[in-house]
Amino acid sequence: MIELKDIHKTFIRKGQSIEALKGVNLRVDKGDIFGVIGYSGAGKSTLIRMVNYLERPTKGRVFVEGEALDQFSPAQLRKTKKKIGMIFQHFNLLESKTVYDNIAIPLVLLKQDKKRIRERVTELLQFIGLADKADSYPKELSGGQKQRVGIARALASNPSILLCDEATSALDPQTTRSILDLLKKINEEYHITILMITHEMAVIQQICNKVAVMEQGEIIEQGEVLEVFGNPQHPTTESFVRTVIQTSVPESVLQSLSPERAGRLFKLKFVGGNASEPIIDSLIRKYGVSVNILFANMSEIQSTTLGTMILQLGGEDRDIFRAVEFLGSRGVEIAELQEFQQQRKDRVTDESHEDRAIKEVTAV
Ligand SMILES: Nc1ncnc2c1ncn2[C@@H]1O[C@H](COP(=O)(O)OP(=O)(O)OP(=O)(O)O)[C@@H](O)[C@H]1O
Repeated sequence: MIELKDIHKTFIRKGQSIEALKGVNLRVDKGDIFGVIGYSGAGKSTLIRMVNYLERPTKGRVFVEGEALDQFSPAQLRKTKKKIGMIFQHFNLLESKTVYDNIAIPLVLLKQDKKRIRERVTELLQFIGLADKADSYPKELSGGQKQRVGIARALASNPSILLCDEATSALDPQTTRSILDLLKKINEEYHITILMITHEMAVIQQICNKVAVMEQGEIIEQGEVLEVFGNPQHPTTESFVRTVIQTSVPESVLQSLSPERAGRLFKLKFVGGNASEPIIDSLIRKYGVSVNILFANMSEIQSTTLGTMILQLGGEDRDIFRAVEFLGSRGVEIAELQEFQQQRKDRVTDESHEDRAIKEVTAV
């Protein structure tokens, strides 16, 4: 439905060229809520503006509903752009016009008759829950209400695609949540495909089914949200995931463990159904290992539970091995925490260096 093929974009500013996009490939399917995340300057805004040709690629092709935008005449391009609505971080409402008139703008530009405009705007005002604000001016509205008006304006001409450029970045967390709920409703009830850019992983977590991570003009990782959150490959993706799901042992817990008595540490990852099974109970009763839960976290992504747990298992190696096998057989991803083992070794090595130094000093 939206396809970007090998998109490059170079800006020239004061004789200097800036490569904002360096060969981006992206495919958004019909019905997706696709999130693009990246730090400031990664190229997200440039990328989203390619889809409605607010920016044109220096190289590469943009396809919307299977058709390449570069083949269109200006009239055909205008027609395709009508299928694409857009909302913005700072809402971009006309301050001198009422809420009603702001929402009506696209319909007036399409030269629709007044009766049709009234019906559509009334319907949209109800959909966004602002029927009583038709005659208000933007300055009389809260940020969340302004974004609702921006959304209604973007939907006025019945688009099949909605582009969201940091649509919740200027809003508080509670308002963000209500706007994201509204976007989800739009996706489900109007079957509108959504492409959104953000720098907040919580936004992706709340409503997206797919995600792409951008860095320095490139997409460094993309896939289903559950897959990317559960198994991030790139360090930048990992750092974004960590902003919403903590998966590492907190330093204070590590500090409190004595290297000699630490037992073996394992990181467990549960997805979906197995998150609610009494697995720990089985470990203790069936395999006779001691279990110390050092850390546990559960998150909900795409209505699926993603759980992470860090366990310290004690007992005979043979029993621990059987317990680990049992966890694997229940669909739990399990890995021994090598970095911790290394940390233990380093600490032990440091101590033996110290011991040796003490011996050497006392021998003098
Ligand atoms: N019109 C322009 N002229 C020159 N350089 C530009 C233009 N638009 C973007 N850039 C440059 O392209 C790079 C990518 O910018 P872009 O705005 O796409 O990133 P971003 O990920 O959206 O960042 P932010 O979240 O800060 O908006 C930056 O180096 C930026 O300075």
